[in-house]
Amino acid sequence: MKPKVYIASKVPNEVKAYLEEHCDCEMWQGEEAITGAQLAERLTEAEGLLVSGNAISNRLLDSAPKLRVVSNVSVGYNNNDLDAMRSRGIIGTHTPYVLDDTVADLTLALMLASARRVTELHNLVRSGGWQRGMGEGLFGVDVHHAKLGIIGMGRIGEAIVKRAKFGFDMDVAYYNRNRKPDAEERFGLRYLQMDELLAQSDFVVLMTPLTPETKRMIGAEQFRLMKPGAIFINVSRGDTVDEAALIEALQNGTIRAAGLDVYEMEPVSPENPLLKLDNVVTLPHIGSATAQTRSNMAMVAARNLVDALYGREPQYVIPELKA
Ligand SMILES: NC(=O)c1ccc[n+]([C@@H]2O[C@H](COP(=O)([O-])OP(=O)(O)OC[C@H]3O[C@@H](n4cnc5c(N)ncnc54)[C@H](O)[C@@H]3O)[C@@H](O)[C@H]2O)c1
Ligand SMILES: O=C(O)[C@H](O)CO
Repeated sequence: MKPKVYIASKVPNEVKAYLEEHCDCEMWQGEEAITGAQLAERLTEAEGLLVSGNAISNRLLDSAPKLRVVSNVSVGYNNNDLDAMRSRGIIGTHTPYVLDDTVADLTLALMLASARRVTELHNLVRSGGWQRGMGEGLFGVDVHHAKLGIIGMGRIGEAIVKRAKFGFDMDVAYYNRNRKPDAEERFGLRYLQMDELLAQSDFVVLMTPLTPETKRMIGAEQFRLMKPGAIFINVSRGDTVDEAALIEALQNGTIRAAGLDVYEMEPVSPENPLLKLDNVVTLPHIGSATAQTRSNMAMVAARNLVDALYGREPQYVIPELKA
């Protein structure tokens, strides 16, 4: 008998076909993303779950007595209750590497858009505001040859470095909880303590996972340490930043601008002051969202799921859950 699996997000046809070959599948058909309550109702018989973004909480697992594997279609797994999974012997997997270049591309897009005021100027042209030549008031700042500081030098951090160093001749420094001598040598990177990195960088990019240690690691004190002309980019998770402090720093000119893909509350509320500031570029958590990369991620997640259900070691077990 094939193991029963619930597929909680839409997957491409070839991924569905692969899963159906190996598993007895049920799939979420709704247009909107599945809610936690809807997911809980569908897990009573499931041995495997393929999921994108939903919280895997102790409460959800209580309604899934037969669950053996949770396969996340994402690299981040901060929304998985790892203790609850561990205590039930549930295998958890994720999708590293396959999205690195796509997320790095988007990070550069946010850097360029914030520095060259792309969305602000786009809106100005669209609303008929381009009357004569453009005055200095609309000039941006250079990305090329600027100083970039990356907090969290992991897989995606390195992909950002390649673009910044070799495409834009940027001077790149990083802060990480442990030094990366290999990356320092390959890319000519400078390692700085966080306060020093904040004080020296024209662009600060946050690229750590969300953990108890990184929660709100950037707040009022860190924004004060940044240069007044600094541009802050967050593609990690919204909760790594104190959003109220970010809003204040942007409103009172403590920093120049921000480019954001992630927020404390997602979807972000239309009332959030960040959406009303000209010096903020906002995206809806789409770092990895190209058709090709999302399809590749779904296939990696499907293989992780099938391997785990059939007793083989999946390629990408969540590190904290490894035996
Ligand atoms: N916006 C998006 O769509 C999107 C897409 C992909 C990943 N992400 C986020 O980016 C994160 C990073 O992804 P990755 O694949 O590069 O992960 P990774 O594990 O390869 O790299 C993370 C790095 O952060 C460092 N780090 C961890 N805790 C730290 C701390 N307290 N202080 C300093 N450094 C610390 C780690 O040592 C590691 O080098 C993911 O966990 C996810 O939250 C967001
Ligand atoms: O962690 C990830 O892979 C992205 O944020 C998509 O959820």
